[in-house]
Amino acid sequence: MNYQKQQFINQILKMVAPGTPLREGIDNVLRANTGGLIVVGYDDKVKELVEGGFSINCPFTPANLYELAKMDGAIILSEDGKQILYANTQLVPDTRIPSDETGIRHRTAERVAKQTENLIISISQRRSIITLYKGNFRYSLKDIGVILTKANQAMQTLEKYRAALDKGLINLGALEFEELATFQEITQVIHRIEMVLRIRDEIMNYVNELGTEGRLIQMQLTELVTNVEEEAILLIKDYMNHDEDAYQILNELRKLNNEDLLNENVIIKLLGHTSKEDQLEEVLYPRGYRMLSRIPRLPQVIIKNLIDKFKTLNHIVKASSAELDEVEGIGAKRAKKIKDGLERIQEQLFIDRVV
Ligand SMILES: Nc1ncnc2c1ncn2[C@@H]1O[C@H](COP(=O)(O)OP(=O)(O)OP(=O)(O)O)[C@@H](O)[C@H]1O
Repeated sequence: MNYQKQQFINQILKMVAPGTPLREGIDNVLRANTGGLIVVGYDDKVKELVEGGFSINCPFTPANLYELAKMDGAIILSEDGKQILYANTQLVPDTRIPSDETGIRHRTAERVAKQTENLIISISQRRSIITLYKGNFRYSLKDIGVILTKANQAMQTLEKYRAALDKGLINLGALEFEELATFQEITQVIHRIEMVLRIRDEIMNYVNELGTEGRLIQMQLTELVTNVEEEAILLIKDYMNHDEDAYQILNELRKLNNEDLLNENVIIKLLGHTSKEDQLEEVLYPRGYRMLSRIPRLPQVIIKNLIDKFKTLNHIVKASSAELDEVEGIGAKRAKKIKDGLERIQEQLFIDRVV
């Protein structure tokens, strides 16, 4: 699923997530077993399809929705869902619009959604199901227990991938200091980063659908994935072979299908290198963005000046304090801080490395 579609779904799910007044109202209607048809937003396109009903114009409250759902017909809410505008209305969408739904309520909901692009919520009387429609999008809300189980399973997968990514990052870092990092390790780490991001997005969908029930999962998620995107950008900046924006490359990576993501050659090309035979064995020298960013309080502009002058991390590591001192913004004190910092990072990587 692409990023835009994901955003679109997230927005809809957030609006009806547990903990929101709208969801509370919907759940009340579901329990009361009256069924319901709710249109969110009242613009010209909707106006054309509405017949009869009462103008209500009262603030949205779960109790008001519940009372009004006892009447037949559709309820119309303001775009932000904060006002109930009409109740007991008849919707007359174009019957030529195809619909796979069987019941009249659901068929109407689907057609109105396709015709107006508004969010339509259908609460089934017989089946206890809440279905959301918007344009061609259709989604039945799942039971919270089911989503929680799925979210927890996805979280376990994420933990495994995160652990594998951390291992890969440590290994790559150690190899960078040894001047032995090859395309093999680099593409593997990039692949793992993207996998972590994909599982994160999937869990975000669950979190949005869970609303207040998903707070714990959201906290775990934040803890597991902080800095992954920043790490990805630094890694790309370390190894890309053209002047493109690193964010743009990460964007392209995010769009790859699963098959391409597993293909090292595709990732090598994304980084701007030409892929050739035995490429994976080829050693690459990182510029040093990733390692230098780990030195506390070293400003980005200094990192850039260092890389502009020395080109690669190994040159920076080997430079004497006097040579570092020549770079704009670096004095004797900062030169020492850089040397000590890199030394400490290297030591730690060698300790942490799992051979
Ligand atoms: N065009 C419409 N405009 C407004 N409300 C409608 C429209 N069509 C159906 N409804 C509402 O749906 C109710 C009954 O629909 P019906 O039982 O045929 O639908 P359904 O899709 O099978 O839903 P359910 O699963 O709730 O039974 C009506 O009483 C009415 O309140």
